[in-house]
Amino acid sequence: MGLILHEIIASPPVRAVKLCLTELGLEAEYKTCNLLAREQFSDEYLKLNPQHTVPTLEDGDLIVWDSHAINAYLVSAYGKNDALYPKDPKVRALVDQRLHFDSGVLFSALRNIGLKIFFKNEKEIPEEDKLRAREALDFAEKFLQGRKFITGDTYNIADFSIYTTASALVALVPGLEKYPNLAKYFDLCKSSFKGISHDEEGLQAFKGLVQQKLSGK
Ligand SMILES: N[C@@H](CCC(=O)N[C@@H](CS)C(=O)NCC(=O)O)C(=O)O
Repeated sequence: MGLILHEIIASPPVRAVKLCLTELGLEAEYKTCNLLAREQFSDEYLKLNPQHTVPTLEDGDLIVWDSHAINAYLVSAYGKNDALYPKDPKVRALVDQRLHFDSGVLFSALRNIGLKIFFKNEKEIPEEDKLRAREALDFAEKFLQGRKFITGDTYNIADFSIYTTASALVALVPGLEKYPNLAKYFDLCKSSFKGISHDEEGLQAFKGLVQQKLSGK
């Protein structure tokens, strides 16, 4: 039985998992869970993932959600080597720190705004939410100082998470100041990731939704 990914194209964590799947040369069956139609609250989906989030991965009898956990699993189970999730404890410590930073700080800032715009139909982003987004991006900007990718000279699953979240956050929050390290990083990710063309479709879909929601159309 093959991999099944429950997803919606515009979701940054879904994009992170798809980048990883492509990098590993893995195929998956994609099942769309339309969040705007609240399909994540269907009995069927809640049985699979009571936390009602996408992405959720099924691999035989394993059901796992959270993009960071999914990507760590995919590399451990299917990677030909550990490049995308290094086993060396000191290198992994840095990758894990960045993954937790994405979960707890960067994506958290994005989700906080996303919930208001996409599900509560708010048209303005509160100043305090913008400040939280700026603080999170400031941290990412600092992590990139003197580094090509988020932990060093090569990319790994932490880059799939940080790139997808940060690119969405910058698209969501208007009027952010320029982040020179992040701008260079975005270009480098775009020219490095194997799955970037599909990823770009996801980012454009996200941008389209943001425009639609903020303009009230
Ligand atoms: N930490 C989770 C976050 C997943 C998440 O919040 N996904 C959003 C879409 S981007 C979602 O499913 N929202 C629907 C909901 O929470 O009901 C991950 O990395 O997978």
